[in-house]
Amino acid sequence: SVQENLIKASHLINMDDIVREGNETLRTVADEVSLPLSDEDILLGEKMMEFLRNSQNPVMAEKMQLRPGVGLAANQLDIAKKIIAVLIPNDPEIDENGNEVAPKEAYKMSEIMYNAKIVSHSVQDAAIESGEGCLSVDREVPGLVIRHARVTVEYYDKNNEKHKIRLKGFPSMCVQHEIDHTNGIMFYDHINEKEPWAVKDGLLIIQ
Ligand SMILES: O=CN(O)C[C@@H](CC1CCCC1)C(=O)N1NCCC[C@H]1C(=O)Nc1ccccn1
Ligand code: NI
Repeated sequence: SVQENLIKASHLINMDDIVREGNETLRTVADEVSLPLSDEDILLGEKMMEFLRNSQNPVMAEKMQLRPGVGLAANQLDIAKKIIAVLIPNDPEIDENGNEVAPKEAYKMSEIMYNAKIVSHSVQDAAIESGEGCLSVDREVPGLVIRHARVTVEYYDKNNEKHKIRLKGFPSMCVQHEIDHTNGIMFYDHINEKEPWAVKDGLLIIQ
């Protein structure tokens, strides 16, 4: 099966494993994974996180020709399961001489989430100032991707522990992008076709 091949110890997920627009799994509502998690679902989550790490490592990204990613959903691997991985780097700090130094914490968010769902959200909407892209979309789709500014998300981690977290800012946008994938929704479904860059009153713009 697709999953068996992806979780082989020797396999590193690469761009060839990521399905593109037109593949019906991108428009499929994925199944919840059964608990307690199977070994193969735990391994798949770990491989997805490994892909994100490699994609953010200049040496590995160049060697493997990876597009940098901060999130990945199993639907993008042609697997209709509610498994997502999120790896959001912290920005480097600037020292007194204006030099970039590594941040104390490398990542703002690093999580493999099983059966993630939004259980509540703000009335206020938000959008990333520059719009969004997607590793499964080989074209630019300009416009503000209108999302909830803040969300409360319930999910299970790889140890079968249940979590309920509140997110805002870029992490909120990222997790919504990934949960959307598990529900067959693409980022451009949230762009206003007539006025892609229209800023409605109250919209929070995220840099
Ligand atoms: O479903 C998951 N995907 O499709 C990968 C996407 C997920 C993000 C899109 C917007 C929110 C989540 C992804 O990571 N990208 N989209 C295409 C190429 C660039 C890359 C990206 O935004 N990188 C990035 C952003 C900020 C800081 C560092 N790197
Ligand atoms: Ni995507």
